[in-house]
Amino acid sequence: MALDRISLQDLRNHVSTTLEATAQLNLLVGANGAGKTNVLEALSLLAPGRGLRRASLSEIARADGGGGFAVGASLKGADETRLGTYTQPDQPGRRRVRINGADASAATLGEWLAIGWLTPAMDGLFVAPASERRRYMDRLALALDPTHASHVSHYERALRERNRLLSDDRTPEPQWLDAIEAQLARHGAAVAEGRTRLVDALMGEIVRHEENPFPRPALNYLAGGPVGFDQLSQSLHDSRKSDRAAARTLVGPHRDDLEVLYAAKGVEAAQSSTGEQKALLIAMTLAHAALAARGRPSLLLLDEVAAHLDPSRRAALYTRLKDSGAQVWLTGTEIAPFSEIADEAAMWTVSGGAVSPC
Ligand SMILES: Nc1ncnc2c1ncn2[C@@H]1O[C@H](COP(=O)(O)OP(=O)(O)OP(=O)(O)O)[C@@H](O)[C@H]1O
Repeated sequence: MALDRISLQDLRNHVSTTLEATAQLNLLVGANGAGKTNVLEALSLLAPGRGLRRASLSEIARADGGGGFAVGASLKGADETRLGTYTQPDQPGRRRVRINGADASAATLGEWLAIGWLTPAMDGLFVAPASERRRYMDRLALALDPTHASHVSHYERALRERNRLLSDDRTPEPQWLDAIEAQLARHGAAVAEGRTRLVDALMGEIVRHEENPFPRPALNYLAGGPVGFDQLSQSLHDSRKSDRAAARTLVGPHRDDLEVLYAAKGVEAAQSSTGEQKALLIAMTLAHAALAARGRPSLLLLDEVAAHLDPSRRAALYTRLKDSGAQVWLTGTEIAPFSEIADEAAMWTVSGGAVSPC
């Protein structure tokens, strides 16, 4: 199953763009600022969440447009399913979703498609604050299990509420704290379990592949507190006094991290060279794409990845992409790095927010 008949309306610099006759490998080629990443961002909005730039909806709407934008695509398989997401000018901050013409929630999109991506903005993932890696884990976990996103948002809501009570001048009612901590423990345990399952599954996939040309990362889920429901519940209860002194919750999955090591060298990914870090990230992205494609139709969006690889790594990347089972979208500023796959890929040139097949 793959996406086809993709349309973008008033999205960033695209007024009205259509991409048809897609293939497993799809190439978007054009100069800097042409609108290639904008197409990937549009595709990323066919999953729950904020898309690959984490932009607000009003940023995504075309600056000189009417205030709303739309993305639609057909998911082709035995039957054709039409997926779409859009905003309307009178409510530019509200994302709407339609599936086969009927209103649906954004979370429902995750049941149809799993979407992964790698963009230059992720290059600093290993040296970034832990919050970035938590978000990264959650995005990947969501592609494997669509219910993960709802546990994350319920957990975050309950955490804000508990922190508000803890920082209040008045002593919080114990019953209120009991109720909020029950929510935190329930969703927190599910978040921790989802992240643990993700890391285990990624490692299972990573070790199936050779060390070369993409080095094997060793991933460790670092829990920010007790992980099971009972243990987390107890720990939250026991830490009320110290959390009140700190005016925030000090244990729980909002303190998790993902440790990434360059396994063969035994060093932290953060200590590796820029090129090594990119290669580790690619290895993680490919492992995730293979896992995601086993569950449901899967899309992999790779922004500016091929041009930075030497020819042998590029050839290995293309082989892995072809085997991944995902529909792949690659961007680049020139055709040359794609010459090996040009025959089998669908290709478009992008210029000034307009797209034409080539
Ligand atoms: N809301 C918006 N409305 C109109 N144009 C926008 C909007 N947001 C961004 N743009 C424009 O989109 C263009 C960038 O598009 P995009 O990031 O897709 O380029 P690209 O082809 O991926 O370039 P590069 O190769 O440099 O990464 C910029 O010219 C930017 O000004």
